Amino acid sequence: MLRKQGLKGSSYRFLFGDLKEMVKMLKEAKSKPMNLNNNIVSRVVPFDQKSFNDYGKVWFTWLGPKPMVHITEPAMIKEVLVNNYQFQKIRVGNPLVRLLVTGLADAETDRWAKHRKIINPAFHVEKLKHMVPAFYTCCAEMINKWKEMFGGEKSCELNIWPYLQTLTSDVISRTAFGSSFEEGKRIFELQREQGELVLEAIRSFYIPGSRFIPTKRNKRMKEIDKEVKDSIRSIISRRIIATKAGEGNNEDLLGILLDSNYKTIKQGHNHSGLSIDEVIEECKLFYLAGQETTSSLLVWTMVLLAQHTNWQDQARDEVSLVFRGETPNTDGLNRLKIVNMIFNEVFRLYPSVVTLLRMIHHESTLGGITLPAGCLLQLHTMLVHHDPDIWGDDVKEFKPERFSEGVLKVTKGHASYVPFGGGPRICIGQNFAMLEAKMALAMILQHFRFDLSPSYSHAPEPAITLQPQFGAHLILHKL
Ligand code: HEM
Repeated sequence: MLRKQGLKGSSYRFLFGDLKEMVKMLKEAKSKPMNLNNNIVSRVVPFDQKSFNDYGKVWFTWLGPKPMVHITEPAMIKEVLVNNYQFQKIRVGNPLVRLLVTGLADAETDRWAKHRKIINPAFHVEKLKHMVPAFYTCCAEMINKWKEMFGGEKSCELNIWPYLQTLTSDVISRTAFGSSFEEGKRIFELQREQGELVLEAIRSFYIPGSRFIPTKRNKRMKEIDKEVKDSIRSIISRRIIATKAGEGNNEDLLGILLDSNYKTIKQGHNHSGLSIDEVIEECKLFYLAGQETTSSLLVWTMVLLAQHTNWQDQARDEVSLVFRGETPNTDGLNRLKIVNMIFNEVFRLYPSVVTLLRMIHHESTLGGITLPAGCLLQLHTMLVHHDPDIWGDDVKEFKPERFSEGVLKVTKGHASYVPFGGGPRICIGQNFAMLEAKMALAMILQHFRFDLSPSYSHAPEPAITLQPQFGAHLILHKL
């Protein structure tokens, strides 16, 4: 039984047991168009400003037998994120989804701590420097493709979304597997196909045990899983042999991970390192966690800069000043202040990950409310980032100047801005992603000016990440 303990104000609404109210709420959430930046979208998305106003800062729904607490209160969000052993990630039960999500993101307590410790060195700022040339190569390839589309004209209309997805996918393949880039690319193409098949399977009518029926889809999913694992295993074996012969390149994610694992095992604790199967799972996770998230950031940045060309000009001026037409380098990228403010504001309006999910295994208190074991928690990043009580009446406007003195100055340490999550499970790849995104934007600004095309239709859709449902059609002008 849930108890309400000492909560003030009307912002806490309990919908427990009130089926009528709950059905009404779900129906409304499904039928209201989303209104962000005053652009009405044509397809329904439940993460809208209206539902925030309607339902207060904390509310409850039932999904099947388990209650779900929806949270948009920064203090409670912080409590959940900081206490990661108490409020745990929801372990993926569905064996189909487990084909995709495993590794660090799906580990808990001691297993998570061990994996995180071994993987951490791969994302150290010092190591990231070595990955910047790979970022550059992939961005240059994309920009050359864009230039080819002009066919002698000065301007060209383009849906940039698929190009940005290919960019971030190539970046992960190169940085994860270095010299085995082409094999890495094939692995990630297979992972993408697997993702589509898993989504398709989840969306179709579920019959228990049906994954064992040898349908065309099930067979393909098995084949992909085997091919991906075999390929990564073969890259790892070759890498281990090369390292023993003193020839290995240990500057890519896989190399650093193997090195860190080897050192941990050498320190001698039983079961202290990762098995080869676990290393394989982490490699698969890099792709899943780092690809769509970064392309989502880049696509919303380009859309917003196409709408707010004064900020596009300011960002381009800064890039010109720092790099003077030369290839962007790590030091310069770290000095881009306006670009950083722009990314922060893009994340506020369109966070790549719109909600974070957690669950509790034992009765727990949160913000003075006692919650039963098995309770699910949904932390609504998108709604917190759009709360006028936190951000002011201009909350829907694109105003990068909010971040002119950094994130901490705006949030004052509250969990009111959490694009990368927070607490011990904060995104391990955030520095990697920001460096990659800065390289991409700096190079795009060096080569093009861009506006929104009249055929652009604004429809942010929360799939796994926040994606432009109808793509992102821009008009590019050569500089
Ligand atoms: C713009 C880009 C990115 C965004 C917005 C983002 C966002 C996030 C968020 C919100 C979480 C926390 C999820 C939760 O608490 O439930 C997370 C975790 C994680 N991210 Fe990222 N991410 C990005 C890029 C990357 C990249 C490039 C990588 C790796 C190559 C990566 C790897 C991971 C991993 C492994 C975790 C799990 C960490 C753990 O549980 O300890 N992410 N990310």
